[in-house]
Formats: sequence, C-alpha cells, structure tokens
Amino acid sequence: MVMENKTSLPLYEKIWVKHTFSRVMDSFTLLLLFLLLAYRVSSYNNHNFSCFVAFLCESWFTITWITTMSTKWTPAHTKTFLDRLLLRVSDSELPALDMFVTTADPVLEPPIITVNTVLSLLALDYPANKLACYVSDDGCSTLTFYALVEAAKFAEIWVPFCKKYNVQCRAPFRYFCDEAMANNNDLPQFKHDWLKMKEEYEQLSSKIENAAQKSIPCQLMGEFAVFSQTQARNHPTIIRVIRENKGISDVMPHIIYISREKRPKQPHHHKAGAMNVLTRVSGLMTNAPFMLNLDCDMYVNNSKIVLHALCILLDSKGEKEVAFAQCPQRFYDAVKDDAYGNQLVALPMYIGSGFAGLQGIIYAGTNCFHRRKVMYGLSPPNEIQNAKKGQGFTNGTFLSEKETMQKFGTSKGFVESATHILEGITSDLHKSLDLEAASKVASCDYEYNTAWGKQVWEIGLIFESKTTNWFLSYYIKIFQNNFLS
Ligand SMILES: O=c1ccn([C@@H]2O[C@H](COP(=O)(O)OP(=O)(O)O[C@H]3O[C@H](CO)[C@@H](O)[C@H](O)[C@H]3O)[C@@H](O)[C@H]2O)c(=O)[nH]1
Ligand SMILES: [Mn+2]
Repeated sequence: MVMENKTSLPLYEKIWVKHTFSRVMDSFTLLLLFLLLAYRVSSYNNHNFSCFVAFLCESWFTITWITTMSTKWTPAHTKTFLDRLLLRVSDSELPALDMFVTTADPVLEPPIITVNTVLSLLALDYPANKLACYVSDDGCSTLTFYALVEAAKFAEIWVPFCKKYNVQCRAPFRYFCDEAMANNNDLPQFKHDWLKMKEEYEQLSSKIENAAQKSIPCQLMGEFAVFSQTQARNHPTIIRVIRENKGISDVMPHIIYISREKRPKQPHHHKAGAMNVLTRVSGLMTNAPFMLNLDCDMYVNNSKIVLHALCILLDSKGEKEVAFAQCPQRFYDAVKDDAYGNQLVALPMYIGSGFAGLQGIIYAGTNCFHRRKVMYGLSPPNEIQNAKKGQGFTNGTFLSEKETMQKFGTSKGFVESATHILEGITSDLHKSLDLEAASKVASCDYEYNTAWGKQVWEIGLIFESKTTNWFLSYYIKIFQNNFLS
C-alpha cells in the first residue's frame, strides 16, 4: 500500500520563488519611468527636437521594461525526485537515449574539447546499453575521427573509474585540473588509480596534440582510408561505428561518428542540417524515444542528469504536457565579476526562471532533452498522444503511407522507425547499425520535397529554425517545457 502511494507521487514539482523585494524595486523603477514620460508630455511645448527623440527612446525603454518585468514576475524552478523515479521504473524499464554532439571545425573547436564532451556522456550514470553517442563532424576531419577512436580506447578505463569512485565531474580535463579531487576519497586504492588515470589522460591529450601538428594526423589506412579523398565541403557520407555496445553487461555505450554528405552547390544548413541528419541516422540505428543534444564545447557536470530529465519527461503530467527539458549553460574559468555579462548569468537566473514560472523555458539550442515523437509532429494542445497502430500521424491527422514518405523522405527504414515512435512502440526498437541505410538518410539531397526543415510546426522562431532550417525548433508554443537547474 505504502509502495503504491509512493509510486503515484509526482516525479517533479515546480517551486515558486519568493521575490517580493525585487518586485517592489521593479515596480518602483516603472513608476519613475512613467513619471519621466509624464514630465516629457506635460512640458512638450517648451522642448525641442532632441527632447522628442529622448521621449521616443524612453517610451521604448518603458515598453521593454514592462515586458521584462512581466516575464520574471512569477519565477520558478523545477525540483526532481530521483528516488520516486527509481521506485517507479526499474533499470531495465528505463527508456533509451540518443545523445548528439555537433562539431564543425577542428581548428576553432579543437578535438580534445569534443573528446571531453563525449567522455562525459559515455560515463553518465545510466545503463550503458540504453545510450548511444552520435558525433556529427561537419568538418569531415581525419583528426576529429582519430581523436574519437583514441578517446574510445581511453573510455574503456575512464568509464569504470568514474563509476567505481562516483566521480562527479566526468570530463577529464576539468576533473584533473583540480588536485583537490584527488584527495577527497579515502579508499586506499584511489590515489593509485587516480594517478594512473591522470597519466593515461595526458597520453591521450598528447597523442591528439601531436596528430594536430602534422599535416596528415595519421596514416590513411584501414578505417582512416576513407578520408584520403575528402575535402571539408565536398565528400560523401562517412559513418563509422567506433564502439558498439555489446549488451547489458557492457559499460560502454555505442559511439558513432557521422560526417554527412557535403557538395559545393548544395546548401548544408549549418548546425540545423547536422541535427536533422543526426535525428534520421539515430532513428534508423537506435531510435531512442528521447534525444539529448550538446554543442561540442559543453560537458555534463552532473552524472545523473538523464535521470533528472526523465523525472520531468516520464511524470504523468509531464508525459502529457512537456516537450523537452532544457538545462542551463554554465561557464568555467570565467573572469571575476563578469563585467561584460559574457557568462550569461542573468539570463537563465532571471529570465529563465521567469519563463519557467510562466508557460515554460525556451529551447536554448544545446543541453536539451527532446521527446522524439514531438519532433515527428505530435502536437495536440493538451496531450502528447500516440498514433493508432499502422497509421502515420501528424498534428492530429492520420497520414497514408505515401503521405508519411512525403513528410519523412523515401527511406523505408526511417519511415518505419518514425511510425514506431509516433505509435509509442518502444519495446520493438530498431537496433540495426546498418551503415548503408544510414548513409542514404545522411545524403545532402535527402530532404528535397519532404517536410524536413519546413512545415510540421507553424511556429519557427528561435535559434536554428528560420535561418538554418532545423526541423526540430518548431515546438515552442504548445507545450510547457521545463528548466533543470
Ligand atoms: O555548420 C555547422 C556549424 C556549427 N555547427 C555546430 O553547432 C554548434 C553551435 O555553433 P557555434 O558556432 O558554436 O554557435 P554558438 O553561438 O556558440 O552557439 C549558440 O547559438 C547557436 C544558435 O545560433 C545554438 O545552436 C547553440 O546551441 C548555442 O550554444 C557547435 O557545436 C558547432 O560545432 C555544426 O555542427 N555545423
Ligand atoms: Mn559555441
């Protein structure tokens, strides 16, 4: 009985933040602005053109002040209950997650940074057989591929180390730059393992560094031979399974490298195009019901973040209303006081929590957990339902097979995987690392005459959508979205 009560408890709660003082100060500022405007209007006859311009500017400032004030009037944050989630869902019932990392330029975004992002994902506290890490390389760089191959070898010891000692920060470059972390564990074996791991990481970094110094990072033989004929903007699709998860006892997730096809005359739509390809390739290969996207210069600083996000996405209320769970960006090694506001502290703290208290946070382009079926077009205003078996479905309308193909493109495998997702079939997920079919959906003309990048959702406002055509950024208005702090 007690158990039953516990499992029906909500998995997350919105906590409203009290902020009477800042409300009073904001209202007072608004009053002063109104008084200023009233003064300008009342003394209109005595003033010249410059006063008129000042009046226009002050009016505009007052409008933006009112908008900002109303945005942050009722701030909230989300509290998640991991213990309740783990009571409700056993390890084997946890849903799969496809994780996307995007990189585009091995010079501006050095591969060691991407490697750290990937390592922090591989070591997440989540069953590894439910995780797949896809790296999209828009630079088609041998160096990036080489770095990932080497990182996968290092991960074989890094992941068990993190799990054994419950390491909090699982991006090695951050972990090893703080000596204090070596002293916070009393287990006798720890110091020895820590030193060994540090040495291994230094070897990995110098290997990548040395490769970066050479004009050709490594011999273009074997798995690298494919890079011998490529140019960054002119090459066929390259997809490689760097590490395949062997099943439930294997601690390493899948690692898959993707460099989508590029041709000089074909638009590639920057990150948005890469995200579309990642969505399709992962749909064919692992088809997880949830997806996480990260820029290559982000890393995960909480190893249980997937469980936190699932508290929101799997909660019975969240299931009906929440399209995605967004995590804020934090910056490391920033200058003290942040005089120029580069760390974006105010944005998530004030505006972000304000949005969270209204309908929900907006999508920030990275660090976001997405519900795959929402991407594919399920958008009922109050409920994210599943489609009926055997019928493609979008925006409340059932589609014929032909219409489904027009929407998702001509890959039969992908259309089938999308239909499974729309129908809520997760027990029968595609688990085929079929490179040929995957290459087809990563080709640069796959999206012609399909709904990728257009239609599907009417609201395409922020970040990727309008300028760069990302299919996925259309879903803001309808759902509540939650902000994980
Ligand atoms: O052709 C491209 C160009 C960029 N990227 C990747 O897109 C991400 C973001 O690009 P970046 O140039 O770093 O943009 P930022 O201004 O730093 O990124 C912010 O703004 C972007 C939208 O303008 C969002 O997509 C990002 O998530 C958000 O962090 C990076 O991982 C890039 O590797 C690609 O994959 N292909
Ligand atoms: Mn960036």
